Amino acid sequence: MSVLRVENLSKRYGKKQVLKGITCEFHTGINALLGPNGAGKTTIMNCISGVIKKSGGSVTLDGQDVFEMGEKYREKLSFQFQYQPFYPSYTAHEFLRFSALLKGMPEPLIEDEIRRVLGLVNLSENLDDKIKSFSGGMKQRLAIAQTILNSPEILIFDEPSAGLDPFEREQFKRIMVKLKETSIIIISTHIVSDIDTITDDLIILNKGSVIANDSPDVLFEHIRGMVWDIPKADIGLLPIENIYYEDTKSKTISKTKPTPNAVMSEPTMNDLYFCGQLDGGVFE
Ligand SMILES: Nc1ncnc2c1ncn2[C@@H]1O[C@H](COP(=O)(O)OP(=O)(O)OP(=O)(O)O)[C@@H](O)[C@H]1O
Repeated sequence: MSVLRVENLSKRYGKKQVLKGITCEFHTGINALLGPNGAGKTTIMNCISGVIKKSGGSVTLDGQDVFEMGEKYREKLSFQFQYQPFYPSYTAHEFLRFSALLKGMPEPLIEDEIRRVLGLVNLSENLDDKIKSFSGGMKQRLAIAQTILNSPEILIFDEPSAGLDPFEREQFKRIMVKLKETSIIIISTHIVSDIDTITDDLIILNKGSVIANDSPDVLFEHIRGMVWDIPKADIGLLPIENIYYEDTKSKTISKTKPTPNAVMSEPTMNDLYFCGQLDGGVFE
């Protein structure tokens, strides 16, 4: 099992401190970076992959500084950007062939690998179609195919489900589950349902800091006994900002029974996300 370790990572833009000493680990398996807009997810991934320069801290892969590893590290890593650029006049085949050559894949393996990844994202029939004819969801799936081409050891996805319909989201999850045995997969999202059933580890972020980093089961233990379903009759008894919604339920987090008819509830991934956005250190 490999470990990508981030220690005391900081990033500043002028006077603005965007990452405030991030320490966390990404293991072989699925690691979800979960946080609201602006929490710092993209910035962490950009720093890890060397797209932008960190202001401080270190990133190591199995104990080796990744920036000292240079080319060796870059060969192991593949990054799907939030807004993936394409050459619109290329076909899917031409685009993936170009990507495979850039990744340094041996020629005899390229054609089979292109067909394999296109099959995984259900684009086999579009092999020779120009990218400019693709829908947003098809482009997103092509970006996923490009990222997993040549089965890299470290796979980074920045909000990969944007533009995917519910069926394609499920398909994406199935692909991730297949790859997680051999790769460190990092997925950033603010949509809990993208990762709730598949993630091995969570890194919950808020305002440039890590609020929690552990397996969902360990984190559930931290908040067990604090999650409450609030019946309709009691909703008016709580400040509106303390309530969040899951399916048909209204919920709140509280160390004590918050309203007379509140019912204690089993923690879910949604509850973890909400706890990550509260002031007051629920996970400590
Ligand atoms: N080039 C930049 N210059 C100044 N501030 C920046 C720059 N890039 C990002 N930021 C700021 O850094 C913070 C974190 O942004 P980042 O994109 O990492 O968040 P995020 O969690 O990925 O958000 P989202 O879910 O919206 O993609 C935000 O406050 C953002 O405005």
